[in-house]
Amino acid sequence: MPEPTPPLALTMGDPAGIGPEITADAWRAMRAGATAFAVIGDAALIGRHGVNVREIGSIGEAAGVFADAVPVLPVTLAAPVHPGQPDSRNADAITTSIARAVELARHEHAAGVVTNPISKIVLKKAGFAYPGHTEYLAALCNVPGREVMMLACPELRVVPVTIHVSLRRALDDLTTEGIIAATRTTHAALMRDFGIKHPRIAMAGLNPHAGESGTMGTEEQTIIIPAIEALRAHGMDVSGPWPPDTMFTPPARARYDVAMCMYHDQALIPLKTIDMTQGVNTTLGLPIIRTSPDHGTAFDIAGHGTADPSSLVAALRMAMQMAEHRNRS
Ligand SMILES: NC(=O)C1=CN([C@@H]2O[C@H](COP(=O)(O)OP(=O)(O)OC[C@H]3O[C@@H](n4cnc5c(N)ncnc54)[C@H](O)[C@@H]3O)[C@@H](O)[C@H]2O)C=CC1
Ligand SMILES: NCC(=O)COP(=O)(O)O
Repeated sequence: MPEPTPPLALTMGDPAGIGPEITADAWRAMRAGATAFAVIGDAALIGRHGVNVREIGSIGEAAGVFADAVPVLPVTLAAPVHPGQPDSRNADAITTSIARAVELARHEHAAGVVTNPISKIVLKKAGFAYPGHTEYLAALCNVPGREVMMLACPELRVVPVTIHVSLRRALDDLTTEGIIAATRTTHAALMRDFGIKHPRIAMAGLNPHAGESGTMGTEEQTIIIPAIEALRAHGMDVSGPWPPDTMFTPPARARYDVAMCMYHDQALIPLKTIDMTQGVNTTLGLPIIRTSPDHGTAFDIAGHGTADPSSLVAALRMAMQMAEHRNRS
């Protein structure tokens, strides 16, 4: 008999953002289904949103509780929470929640980690040394530098080769080796975690018209095409470099499984424009599964009761599907 899949570990995110309310709504949407999760955070905060909550002593209790209440592994907050008004005194609780979730997944007590949104600037003010979850998770898993960010919705998958850096620095950071490494990690994950047997990879150009044969920039010839050739030599189905302005049209999207993009917004603008509600952010290259909604803390609407939980629900479902693919592979 195969072991039952353990629950997911859901981090608290910034308690002053929309995390608590979308967590409550996600539980309402999922409580009758097969995917259980345990929140690592403050039970009373989630209880404010009209759901039953129950503190548990270990994640092993979560599945038995899930139909009746949101199971919560408690983390103590240092300061009272006012929706929309983040407080860096709670930074330690926020990062502790992430670290505990990773530990649970690394020991296979959790099927994966799903993160609620954090505010990078709130954590940075408290001394947090990482640009975001992606880099922090890689450090917690002892694989710094191997992390790859992929965002996915039913219509599109995108990977930014350079992540949380300024556009100016992204140009300096872009290398043939970096493109090759991110693409290899993505290729492996599409096969292992998404069940795609022969991933079709589309490589974006960097410059207008993908450089127009070197007349509008030379990075395609000096950096991107050598990466494509090396990846093809490893047997991968890689096309491009494609002009970035036309590679996200519906007919173009139908020709690939993932678009490798050269910088953050080249990837995230099309994804979020096409589908902000079903979009999921996932970190590839880790020994554990991690997903997240594609949106941020939305402090402007926190506590208003208008936040859409769809992206968090999609992130929870995707994490469980990835775990099931991984178990079968
Ligand atoms: N995975 C993560 O932890 C992420 C964190 N962030 C952080 O979030 C903070 C705010 O970032 P922004 O650029 O303002 O992006 P944001 O996604 O928080 O908000 C952008 C706009 O979308 C709306 N929105 C976002 N999610 C929504 C939802 N579920 N339902 C309804 N409306 C929603 C917001 O009200 C806002 O008007 C930043 O500090 C950033 O670092 C941003 C993206 C991802
Ligand atoms: N723009 C995506 C984003 O900020 C998510 O970052 P992370 O916290 O998942 O690393």
